[in-house]
Amino acid sequence: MAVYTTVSSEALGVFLEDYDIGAALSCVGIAEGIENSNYLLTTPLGRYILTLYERRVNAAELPWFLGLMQHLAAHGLACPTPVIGHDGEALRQLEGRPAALTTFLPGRPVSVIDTIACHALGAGLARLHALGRGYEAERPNTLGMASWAKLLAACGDAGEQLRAGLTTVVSDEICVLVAEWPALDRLPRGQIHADLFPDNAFFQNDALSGIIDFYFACTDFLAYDLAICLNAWCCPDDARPQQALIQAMLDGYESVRPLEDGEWEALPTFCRGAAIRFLLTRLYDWGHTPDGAVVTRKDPLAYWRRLMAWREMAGVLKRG
Ligand SMILES: Nc1ncnc2c1ncn2[C@@H]1O[C@H](COP(=O)(O)OP(=O)(O)O)[C@@H](O)[C@H]1O
Ligand SMILES: N[C@@H](CCOP(=O)(O)O)C(=O)O
Repeated sequence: MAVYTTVSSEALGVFLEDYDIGAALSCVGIAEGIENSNYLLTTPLGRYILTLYERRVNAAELPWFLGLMQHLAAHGLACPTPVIGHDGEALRQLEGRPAALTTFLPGRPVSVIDTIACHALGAGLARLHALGRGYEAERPNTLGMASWAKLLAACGDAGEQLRAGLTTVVSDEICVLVAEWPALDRLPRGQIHADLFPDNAFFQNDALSGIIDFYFACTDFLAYDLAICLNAWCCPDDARPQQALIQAMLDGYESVRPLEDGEWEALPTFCRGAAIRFLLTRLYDWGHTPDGAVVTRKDPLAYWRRLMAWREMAGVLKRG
C-alpha cells in the first residue's frame, strides 16, 4: 500500500473548496501503488483519485505530466483527466505536498496475463504513442540509460546483499548497453508511458479500458516503451519470457503501428535496458524506503532474472 502522507478531513475540506465537485463523502487511502499517496475520493458528483506527489516526481515537471494526460484524454485515450479548479489550475498543495485530482477510471487490472491481454495492451500502447505525437513539449527520460551507472552507485551494497556478484554483472551490462544504444536520430521517438505494468492497465470484458499512472512518462524511443511492456507482461516473475505472450504483444502493437527494421534490431538491447532500469529502481528502493511508509517493496531479483533471460533469448524478439 502506498500512503506516505495522511490527509486530515479539515485540510481536505479546504482543498475541495477550490473545485466544483462538492464536499467529500469519503476519502480512502488506496492499497496499490508505490510512488505517490493515492486516495479514492467520493463526492456527490462521483468518484475521483486524489494524488499527493511524493518521491521521484519533480514538482516542476507535474504540469508536463498533467498536460500529457489532458492531451491524451482529449484525443480519445482512456486515461485519467486532471480536474481543473476555480482558478483554472489542476495542481495545488495539500498537507504540504503538490496534489491533484483526476477522474476515476472504471475497470480492473487483469488477474491472469494471457495472449488476449497482451495483444490488447500492445495495441493500446501503440495508440498511446500515436496520440502522443500532438503533444510537443519534451521531457527527457530521467531514468534513461545515462542515469543507470549513477543509480547503481547510489544503491551501495544492496545488490551484493541480495546476490553476490550482481553489482559487477550489472555494471558491465550497463557499459555494453551504452555502446549498443541507438543514436537519438536513428529510431522513432515520442511520448512514452515508461511504466505500463499490469497494475497500470485496466480491463473490462477482456478489452483494455484504461491506462493510468503517467508519472514516469517522458520523451524517448517508442520501441523502448514496448520493451518495458515485454518485460512487465510477458516474463512471469518465476519463469522465462513466454514466446506466446511476446508474440501477442508484438502483433497487437504492429496492428496499430508497424515497427521499423531498426526498431526490430534494437529490441533485444531495449529489453535488456528495460530490465536494468527496473532492477535498479527496485534495488534503490530496497534500501531507501522511508520508515513508516505503508508500501510493499518490489523484488529487484525478478528483474535480474529477466535480464539473464534476455541475454540468452534475444532470438524470441525477431520479426515473426
Ligand atoms: N484514475 C484512476 N482510476 C481508478 N483507479 C485509479 C486511478 N488512478 C489510480 N488508481 C488506483 O490507485 C492505485 C495506485 O495508483 P498509481 O498511479 O499506480 O500509484 P503510484 O503512482 O503510487 O504507483 C492503482 O493501482 C489504482 O488502483
Ligand atoms: N512499476 C515499477 C514500480 C512503479 O510502481 P507503480 O505502482 O507506479 O507501477 C516496478 O514494478 O518496479
